[in-house]
Amino acid sequence: MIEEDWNAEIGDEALLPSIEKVNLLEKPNDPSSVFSRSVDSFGTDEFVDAQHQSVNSFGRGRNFAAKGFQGGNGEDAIMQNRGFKGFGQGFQERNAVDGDSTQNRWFKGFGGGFGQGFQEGNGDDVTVQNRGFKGFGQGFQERNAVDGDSTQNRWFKGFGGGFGQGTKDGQRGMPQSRTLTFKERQSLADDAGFQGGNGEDAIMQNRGFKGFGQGFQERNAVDGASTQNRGFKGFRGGFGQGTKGGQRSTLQSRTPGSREGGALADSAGPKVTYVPPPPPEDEQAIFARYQTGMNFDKYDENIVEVSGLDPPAALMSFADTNMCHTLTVNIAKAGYSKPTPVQKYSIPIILAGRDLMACAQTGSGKTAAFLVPVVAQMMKDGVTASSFKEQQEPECIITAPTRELINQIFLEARKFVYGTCIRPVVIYGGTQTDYSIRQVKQGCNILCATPGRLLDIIERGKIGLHNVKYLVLDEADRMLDMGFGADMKKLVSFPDMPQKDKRQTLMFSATFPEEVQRLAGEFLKTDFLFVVVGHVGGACSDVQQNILQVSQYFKRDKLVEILHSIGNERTLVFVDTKKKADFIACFLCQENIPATSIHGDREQREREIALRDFRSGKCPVLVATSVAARGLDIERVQHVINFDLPSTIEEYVHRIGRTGRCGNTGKAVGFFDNNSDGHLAQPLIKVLSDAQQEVPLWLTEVAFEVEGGRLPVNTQKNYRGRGKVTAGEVKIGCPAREIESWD
Ligand SMILES: Nc1ncnc2c1ncn2[C@@H]1O[C@H](COP(=O)(O)OP(=O)(O)OP(=O)(O)O)[C@@H](O)[C@H]1O
Repeated sequence: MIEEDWNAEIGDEALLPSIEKVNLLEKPNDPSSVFSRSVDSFGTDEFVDAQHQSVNSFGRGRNFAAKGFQGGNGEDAIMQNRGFKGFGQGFQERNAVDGDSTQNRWFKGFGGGFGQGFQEGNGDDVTVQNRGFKGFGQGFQERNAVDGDSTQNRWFKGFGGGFGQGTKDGQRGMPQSRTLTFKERQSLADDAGFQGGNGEDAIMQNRGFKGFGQGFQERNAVDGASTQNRGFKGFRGGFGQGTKGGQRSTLQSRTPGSREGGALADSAGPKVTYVPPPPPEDEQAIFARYQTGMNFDKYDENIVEVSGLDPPAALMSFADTNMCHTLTVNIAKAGYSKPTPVQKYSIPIILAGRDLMACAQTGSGKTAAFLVPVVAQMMKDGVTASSFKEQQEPECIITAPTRELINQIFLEARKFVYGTCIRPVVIYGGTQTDYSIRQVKQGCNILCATPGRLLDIIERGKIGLHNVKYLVLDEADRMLDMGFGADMKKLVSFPDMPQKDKRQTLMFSATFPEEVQRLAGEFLKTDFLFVVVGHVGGACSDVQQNILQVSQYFKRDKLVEILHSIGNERTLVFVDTKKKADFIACFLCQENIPATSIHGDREQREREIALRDFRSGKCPVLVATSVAARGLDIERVQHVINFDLPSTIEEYVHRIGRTGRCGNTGKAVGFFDNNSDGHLAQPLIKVLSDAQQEVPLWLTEVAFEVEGGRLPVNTQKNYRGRGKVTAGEVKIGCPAREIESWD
C-alpha cells in the first residue's frame, strides 16, 4: 500500500513539461487542440468492475511515472478506478463508506497530466459517480460517499488547464456507476467545467475551470444539508465559478492559503490582503471571561519549585503587590480574585527585574503571570504615551508560535492596560502587511507578534528595538526549537536589541524539554530563576485521559461513535496533517456532525471563522492540526480527541490541555495505533501516572515490546519535533510532517 503523506506538496519542479509548446488556450473540446487530439489517441473509457488501468506512455519524450492504488471491495460495494496518467502530477483520494465499502486511493503521476477517468462505486445505499478529467498538469481529486446520503467531495487541482465533470444520482438503493465516454464527456464538459451532483436533499453544483494555473477544489454535501467548499488557487491565471442550491444549507468558500514562514512570508506567493475585523471596544467585551471551575483552588496543592539564587517571596494575593490602582481594578474586572500558583511566584520575580523561565500546567494562568507584572512595571516606570510615528519603539515584545494564540494574548493584554496610556498592538502572518504597519505606526508599547511578521516589520524599519525592556516568549520551548529558534536568535541579534543583561527575558510554557532548557540559557541572564509548578511537562490533572488502542483503519468509526455519544459538547479533534484535518471535518459533516477545521493551509480569514464558529458552538467539533495545540483558551471545550497522536509527548500535553482549563474538568481520548505510536508508549505512561491517571495494561506491554525492540517504531513519527540540540546551538529546519504554517 502506498504510504499516506497527506502533507505532500506538489512542487513547482514537478510541473509541466514544456508548457509553452502547448497552446493552453485551445478549447478542450476543439478537435484540433493538442488536448483533444491527445485524449483521442487514448480512446474512450469503459466500465470495468474493480479495476485500475494506467497508460504508461505518451510520446513527448518526457519522463513518465504513474502510481495507482486501489482499495478493496466491501461486501456491498462495487468499486472502480480507472486512471490514466499522462504527463502530470495527480493526487486522488476517494472514500466510500457504508455497505462496508471503504476506499482510499491515491494517484500520483508526474510530468503533465493528460486525461483521466476516475469512478467511485456503490455501497449498499450509496450511489456515487465521479468522473474527472485533468488537463495538462496536476490534479487532485477527492470524493467521499457516505451511507445513503448523497455526498460528494472532490478536489481538483490542475495546472495549465483541465476540466472534469461528474454527476451523481443520489437516490437510495439505486446503485449505479458508469463512466462517460469521451464524447459524452466532451459535450458535458463543454467549456471546461466541473460539476458536482445532487444529494437526496441536496443540490450542489460546482463548476470550475482552471486555466493556466493551479486549481484546487473541494466540496462536500452532507445529508439534507447542502454544503459546499470551493476553492481556487491559481497562479498564472485561472478562474472558477460555483453555484449552489439546496435547503438547510451553509456555504463556505475556501482557498488554501499560501505557505508561510519566516520573515519573507508575506512577500512570497500571492499578496495577502486579509484585514482582520477590529476587536470589540466596549468594556464588557474587553473583560469577557469564563468561569473558573471547581478545581481552581486545587491548583494551590501543587508543589512549586523555584531554582536559582535569591528568589523573591511568592505573593498570596494580587493586593500584595504595589500595583497602580487602574491595574488592580482591571485585574478585578477580569474576574481574577486570587492568583494561581504560577502567578504567585512569577509576578514578584518579574517585578524584581529577574529573568524567568516558568513551567506550569496548561490552563493555569501563565498569560497573566507575565502580563500583569509587565504592565505594572511599565506603569511604574512610566511609558511614553503612544503617538503616531513612522518607527515605533515598544517597551515590550511578546512572541508566540501561532497567530490565534498571539491574538489571544493581545486580547488579554487589552484587559490589563484598560484605562492606561499603554497601547498594545498585535501583528501576525496571514494578514495584510500594510495593515500591521498601520497598527504599529499609531503607537505601540506592547507588541504582540508572531516571529515571521515581527522580523519582517523590524526589517522594514517600522519597529526600533532599543527601548525593549521585556522580551516574552510564550510557549518558549516551541519558540526555541527547530521551528522558531533561528527567528528568535535573529531577533536578539539585531544591533539595536538590548543585550540580555539590559533587558528582561521571560519564558513560559507547560513543557520544557531538557535540551530546550539548556538552549534557553543563551537568551537569559545567568541569574535567571526557574519556576516549576508540579512536574515539568506534566499534564493537567483536571483532564481525564483515556488511551484507546485503535488502528488506523478503525479510527473514523471510533471517532463517530465517540462523537455521537458526546452529543453537542465542544470537542477538539487533532489529526496529524492539514489535508487530513479537512478530510475528517468533511467526513464528520457527512455523518451529520457539524465540524470545521483549522490548519496552516487555511487562509487566515478561514482560520478565524473556524475558531469563531467553534467558540460560539456553531460548529461544536473543530478538527485541527497541531497549529491549535498550544495556548488556545476556549471556553467549554469538554473533549479533546487525538485521532492521531502527536509525534512528541510535549505536543500531547499541550493538545489535551485545550480542555480542563482554569479549574474546569475535561476529557481526553487518544487513539493509539501500535504501528505508528509505539515510541509514545513510555512517555505516555509517565504522563498518565504523573497525572494520577489509569495506565492501561496493554500500554505497558507495548512499551515493553518497544523497549525490547520487538515492536517496530515508525521512524517518520519517531522524532521529538526538534533536532538534538546542545546549549548554544539552534537547529534550523523542521521534520517534514511538522512543517506547518504556524505564524
Ligand atoms: N487568577 C485567575 N483567576 C481566574 N481566572 C484566571 C486567573 N488566571 C488566569 N485565569 C483564566 O484562566 C484561563 C487560562 O489562562 P491562560 O490561558 O493564561 O493559561 P495558560 O497557563 O497560559 O495555558 P496554556 O499552557 O494552555 O497556554 C484564562 O481564561 C484566564 O483568563
